[in-house]
Amino acid sequence: SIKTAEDIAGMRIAGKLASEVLDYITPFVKAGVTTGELDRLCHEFMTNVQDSIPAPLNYCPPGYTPYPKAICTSVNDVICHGIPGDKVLKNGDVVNLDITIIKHGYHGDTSRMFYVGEPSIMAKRLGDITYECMWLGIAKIKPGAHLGDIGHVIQQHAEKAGYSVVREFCGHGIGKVFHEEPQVLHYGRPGTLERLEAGMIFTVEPMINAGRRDIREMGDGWTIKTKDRSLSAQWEHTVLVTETGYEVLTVSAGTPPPPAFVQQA
Ligand SMILES: CCc1ccsc1-c1ccc(O)c(O)c1
Ligand SMILES: [Mn+2]
Ligand SMILES: [Mn+2]
Ligand SMILES: [Mn+2]
Repeated sequence: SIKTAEDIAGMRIAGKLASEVLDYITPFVKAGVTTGELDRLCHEFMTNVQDSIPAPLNYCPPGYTPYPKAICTSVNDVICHGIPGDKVLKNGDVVNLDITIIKHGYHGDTSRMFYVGEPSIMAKRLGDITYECMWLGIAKIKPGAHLGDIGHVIQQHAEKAGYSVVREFCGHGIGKVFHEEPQVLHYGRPGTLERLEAGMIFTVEPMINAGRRDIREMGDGWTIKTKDRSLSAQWEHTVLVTETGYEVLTVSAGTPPPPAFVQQA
């Protein structure tokens, strides 16, 4: 849907709040903490400090069972939808924390990679290339561009690095609804699919595997892992299409800066 000025104002607030949850949780992501503790900390912050609502809690797309926690914690070979629990983070683990909050009916959806202690060179490189993939995709956003331009630039950057792009999950339109049109694929051909228009809001959230692109669903009905058990990384921003280009909405004091290649507007 093309957002009104009121929608955009609401989405700026929701995006900032979602980003501030990631700022808040950053110092807690250390060896010895459990993913369940990170979930509890984020949930309490949303409820008691932000007066926001965790969108994942009891979220239930058709065919799923209700998601039981407030955030997603995806460690190492988990691609996405990792459920917080008793898993104790240890030195060398890489973990994506994915936050979606609802404020005044609007959704803010963002995720970052966190490195517990010292990551391996391989893990850090995968995280960095994935961050570049997200930003290369974002940098393509302007009225008249095509969704295929976003997917193509992400896919070529990942595959040039020897990595693969997960196909089964994609970015999505977002607003008063968590997931709406359009689907934002992280692979594709330039000049194809829907043309972008000012007022569109969607996420760019590439999942990149160090090994092959194949996925495996775990028995808990949610967790997705790489079939070959290679590492997987993901970064996510919620982005508004503006008259002149784009505006990242999921920004706050602690948001990492874009890579150097992103022209500072
Ligand atoms: C728990 C959230 C959830 C459940 C089924 S898909 C999904 C999810 C998780 C992270 C996301 O960024 C997203 O857009 C959807
Ligand atoms: Mn992972
Ligand atoms: Mn997300
Ligand atoms: Mn999302």
